[in-house]
Amino acid sequence: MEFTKMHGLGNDFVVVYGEQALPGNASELAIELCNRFFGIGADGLVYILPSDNADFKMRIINSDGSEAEQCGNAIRCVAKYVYDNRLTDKTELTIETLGAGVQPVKLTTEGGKAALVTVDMGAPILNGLDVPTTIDANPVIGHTVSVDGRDFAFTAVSMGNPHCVIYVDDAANFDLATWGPKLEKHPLFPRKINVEFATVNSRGQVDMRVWERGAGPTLACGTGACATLVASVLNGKTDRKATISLAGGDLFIEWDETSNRIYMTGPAAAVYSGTV
Ligand SMILES: N[C@@H](CCC[C@H](N)C(=O)O)C(=O)O
Repeated sequence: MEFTKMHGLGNDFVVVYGEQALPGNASELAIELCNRFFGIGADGLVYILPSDNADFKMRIINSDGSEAEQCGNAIRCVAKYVYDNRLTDKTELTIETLGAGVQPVKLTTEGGKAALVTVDMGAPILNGLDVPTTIDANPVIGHTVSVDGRDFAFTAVSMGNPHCVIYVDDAANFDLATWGPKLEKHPLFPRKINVEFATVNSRGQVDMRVWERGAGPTLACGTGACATLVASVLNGKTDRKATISLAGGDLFIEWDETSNRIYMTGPAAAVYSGTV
């Protein structure tokens, strides 16, 4: 099986192209290949597949074998893969996702290769039951989730996949390993949840660290950065355009007031290709 190791700000993937459909053992393959000690090592396994209604289709399996509806960093990697490997010559293309529909993507290029990628991530879903949470409110802002005697106020946002954004004093040094897994699996979140811990430094910049559903702590999360911007606007903390600074680098997120759509801009990188 041929693969390319790619990443978006250190959120890394084993990317596979050339299959016609997701293989039946994709979940087992993801667990095996994403293992950092006995496999290639990655946060997820990504398939680039043919699509009936877009230029390409993406499927992403987390390192624990669960499938995610969408992945912001992976979709930028997919765009770079198809452009750099001459599978398309379009710098504006569409990519179908499992849970966030068909997403338009624009590339800037340098030396014939994709550099920055902007993805139209669509409109955020704010209805609590649709995120999903068990809370019947729209939007879910400042609700409390209690774990091990500690209360966290959170804002719930779906970008196709579910997120809960929590404001803390120092996101960069927050104890992700203790609180992340407990929040991810809390009964308030029926499909589990990606957890973002955020510190707002100005109306245009937010530090964020993430505990991802199905993958644990990752260096970056594109959908999580979008959810953080949306939560920060809803909570009156930032403008509609802000830099979200992650452990692996910065993403630039804009929530367009007229269209209600979120635009995410950031890099994607190919590290090496191999056969396993
Ligand atoms: N890293 C991703 C999100 C990947 C999926 C996530 N773990 C989930 O299960 O929803 C991103 O960049 O958006």
